[in-house]
Amino acid sequence: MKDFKLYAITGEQFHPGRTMLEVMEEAIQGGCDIIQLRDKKSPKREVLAKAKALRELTRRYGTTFIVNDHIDIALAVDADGIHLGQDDLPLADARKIVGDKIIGISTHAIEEARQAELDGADYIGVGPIFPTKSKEDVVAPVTTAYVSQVAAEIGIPFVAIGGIKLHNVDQVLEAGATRICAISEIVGSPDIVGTCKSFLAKINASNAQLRTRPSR
Ligand SMILES: Cc1ncc(COP(=O)(O)OP(=O)(O)O)c(N)n1
Ligand SMILES: Cc1nc(C(=O)O)sc1CCOP(=O)(O)O
Ligand SMILES: [Mg+2]
Repeated sequence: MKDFKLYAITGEQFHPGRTMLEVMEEAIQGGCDIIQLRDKKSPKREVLAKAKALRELTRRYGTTFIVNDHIDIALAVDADGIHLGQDDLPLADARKIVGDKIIGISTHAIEEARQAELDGADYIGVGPIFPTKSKEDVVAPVTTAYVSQVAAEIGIPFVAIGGIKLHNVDQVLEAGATRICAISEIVGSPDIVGTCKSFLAKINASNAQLRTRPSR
C-alpha cells in the first residue's frame, strides 16, 4: 500500500449542519492521505450511497479510500480497502474475498498486533491511546506504552488512534508513532484544513527527528 501519515475517519455527529462530503473534502485538502467511511448507524443502502460518493471524491484527489466493517460495500464501490476489528470477519477469510485490496486490523494488545502481522494485514490500528467518545464499545486506553511496544516489534505500518488531539499528539509521536488517525479532532474542527496541516507539521517534524536519532 501507498505510505500515509494522516488518516481521517468520518464522524457525522461531530459536524452538525455540514455535509460529510464537504468535511471530508477539507480533510483531503488539509493533507489527509487516507479517508475511512465509518457509519455504525445508517441503513446499509445509505452507507452504500455514502461510499459511492466518497469513492468518487477520493478518486478525484488520488486519496486512499477505506470502508469500515462492510466488505461487500468496499467491493461494490471498488474502495482501496477495508478496516476490520477483532470482532469482524477474520483476516484470512476477508483476504479470500478482497484479494489484494488493503486490509487494516484494529489491535489493542501486542499479541493481536503480532497475529495481524502474521496473518498478512497491510496495516494495523493501535489504540485507543487516550479515552475517546467516538466509539461506543471501546476498550480501556492502551496508552502510549503500547505504541512504543509496536514501534519496537512490529514490521508492518501502524497508525495510532483514539482520543488523539493536537494538544496530545506529541506524546504519541514521541512514543514512536509515525502515522496518526483521528475522528473528532479533524471532522469536528472549525478549521479542518488548518488542523490537518498542524497535525502534519508535527508528524513531519517528529519523523524527521526519528530519521536522525541514533537507535534507542
Ligand atoms: C484505523 C482504524 N483503527 C481502528 C478502528 C476501529 O475498528 P473496530 O475495532 O472494528 O471498531 P469500529 O470502528 O468498527 O467501531 C478503525 N475503524 N479504524
Ligand atoms: C473508531 C475508533 N477505534 C479505536 C480503536 O482504538 O480501535 S478508537 C476510535 C475512535 C477514534 O475517534 P477520536 O479520534 O474522535 O477519538
Ligand atoms: Mg469494526
